[in-house]
Amino acid sequence: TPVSYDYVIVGAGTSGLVIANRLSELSNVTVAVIEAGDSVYNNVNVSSTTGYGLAFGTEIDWAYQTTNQSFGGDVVQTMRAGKAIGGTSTINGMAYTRAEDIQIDAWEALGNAGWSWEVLFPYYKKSQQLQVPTEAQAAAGVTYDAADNGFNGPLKVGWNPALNVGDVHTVLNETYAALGVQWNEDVNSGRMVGYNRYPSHIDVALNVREDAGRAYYYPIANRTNLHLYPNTLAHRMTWDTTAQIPTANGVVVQAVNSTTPYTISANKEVILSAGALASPLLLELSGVGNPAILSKYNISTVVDLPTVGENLQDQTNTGLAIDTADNTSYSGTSDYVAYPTAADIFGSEITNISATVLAALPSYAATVAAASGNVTKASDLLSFFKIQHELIFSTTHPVPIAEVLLTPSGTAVDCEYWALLPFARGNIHITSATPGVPAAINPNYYMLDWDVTGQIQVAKFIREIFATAPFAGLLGTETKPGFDVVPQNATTAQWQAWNNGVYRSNFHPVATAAMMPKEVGGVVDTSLKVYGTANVRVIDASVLPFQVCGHLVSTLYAVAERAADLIKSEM
Ligand SMILES: Cc1cc2nc3c(=O)[nH]c(=O)nc-3n(C[C@H](O)[C@H](O)[C@H](O)COP(=O)(O)OP(=O)(O)OC[C@H]3O[C@@H](n4cnc5c(N)ncnc54)[C@H](O)[C@@H]3O)c2cc1C
Repeated sequence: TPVSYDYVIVGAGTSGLVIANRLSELSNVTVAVIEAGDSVYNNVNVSSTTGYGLAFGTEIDWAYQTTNQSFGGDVVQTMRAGKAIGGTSTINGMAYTRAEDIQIDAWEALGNAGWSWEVLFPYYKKSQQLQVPTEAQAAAGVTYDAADNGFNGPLKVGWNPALNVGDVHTVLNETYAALGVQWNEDVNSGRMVGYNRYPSHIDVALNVREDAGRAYYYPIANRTNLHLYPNTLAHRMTWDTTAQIPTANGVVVQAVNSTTPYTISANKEVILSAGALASPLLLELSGVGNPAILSKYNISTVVDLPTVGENLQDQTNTGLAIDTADNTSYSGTSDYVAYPTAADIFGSEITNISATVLAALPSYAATVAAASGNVTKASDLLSFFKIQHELIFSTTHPVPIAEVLLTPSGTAVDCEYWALLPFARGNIHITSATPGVPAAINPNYYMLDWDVTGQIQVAKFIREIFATAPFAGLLGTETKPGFDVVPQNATTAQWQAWNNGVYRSNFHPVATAAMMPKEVGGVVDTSLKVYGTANVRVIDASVLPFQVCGHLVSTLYAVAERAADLIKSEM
């Protein structure tokens, strides 16, 4: 029997389930959600609140592979993403940190009217239900500002019951202050710089991960106007051939246990929420993209939009480790985060570095444009890069430039870190007209000097943290990389050689269907509608035009909440 709904959403992930929930609040609207994965409600690799990584490599991890990273050590990297009801929020690190206010304002400066911090801030709060810290956690340094948090939204946010409540926090706080990184009362206020004990997306009472399924889907799963198709792969959109402007009227899908594709019809809109590494591919498989790529696979062009899949921005993640002094052992989750500025980590070199990077921007733009076959324009990239340079090097209000996570665990302290704002941009494209065939994903890690310098300078800064009192008193010998591998006075080349062998994707891909004016290479407009189509939207990490300094889900929930209101306002 033919099936049809008003709105067909592809991807029951972080963003898609927000849209499904908010649209199906209207009882006269019918909604379908197509999801390749299954329910993970009872999967302990998901629900465990101390089990980060348990789901990696299992059937709920897409484990996408990049192309060979020729600037980044000639290696292939794995880009993880969740394949389940709840999407990547079911396998991620659960960190809940937002963005710097001025970097959301930069979306508006780019030409996206109506997308500013002031507009998005209420949507962060709308999605959030803060569970306040326990007395013991408050005594161990956890703070928050009630004015910056939501208390009535679907998404439970709070501090892990296993949080380390010992005195490491006090020691770290003094150490960071000695390095100029001050305590930040609430990292989610739009001002991220400083040291903080960040919250997670977690159901504190049940002590389970609060993923998008638990927050936005299971509580309303019995709505009769909402139908979720699990274990079902979306292949492509279908088009109304009688319409003047390309109008999607359905999605071809196939259940995993079947060999027969069928079509789920859309009366009003198709919404792609398959993630930054899947939504652009669905556009291409449906004939929306670069004709030069589509024709290679005999896909007829429905909308000529060459920047589909371009502008891919990710970060890279590296780790240092050091033994504790006297084999002292630590337990519990840590959630000690520092967001230093460029001035914090470059010290007296800051003015030189700022000038050097500024002077290099035209060549960065030319390099990135050339790597896309000039589909993205060097002049447009240069204007984006100037905005990014100003965010990083502003002398009055800089954004943070790195995330530093210290985790005392057993008799070691692990320290994961990543530079937040590389300039490199890559792309993702189909390699076949057959749905499900792996794509060519190229983030171009370490393509530009700044991307290398930034990552290495954070490592040097972490060595300073290790060497600064009072934290230094808790520590023994550095084991990763260790001074035998990377000496104290190592050159950039020595650091880079080590880094190339140990780095990974930071799993924060964005911008592959960026919200920007069409003239500068945007794929969606400010209502997240795909240019040249009447009724196709992309609502997921693909649309963020710039990387943000926080982890992604809080911002994605906020963007999806606002997008749902925009769709409703057009009904
Ligand atoms: C290991 C890891 C750790 C992370 N840690 C954090 C963290 O601590 N905090 C944080 O905020 N962010 C973190 N992130 C990032 C964050 O989780 C993601 O950016 C975010 O969840 C992406 O949301 P989305 O809506 O764009 O897509 P997703 O949540 O990935 O949803 C996409 C959905 O679409 C489905 N899908 C894809 N293709 C198809 C198809 N063809 N047919 C049908 N369904 C399809 C997928 O199965 C998936 O369910 C992490 C990411 C990873 C991978």
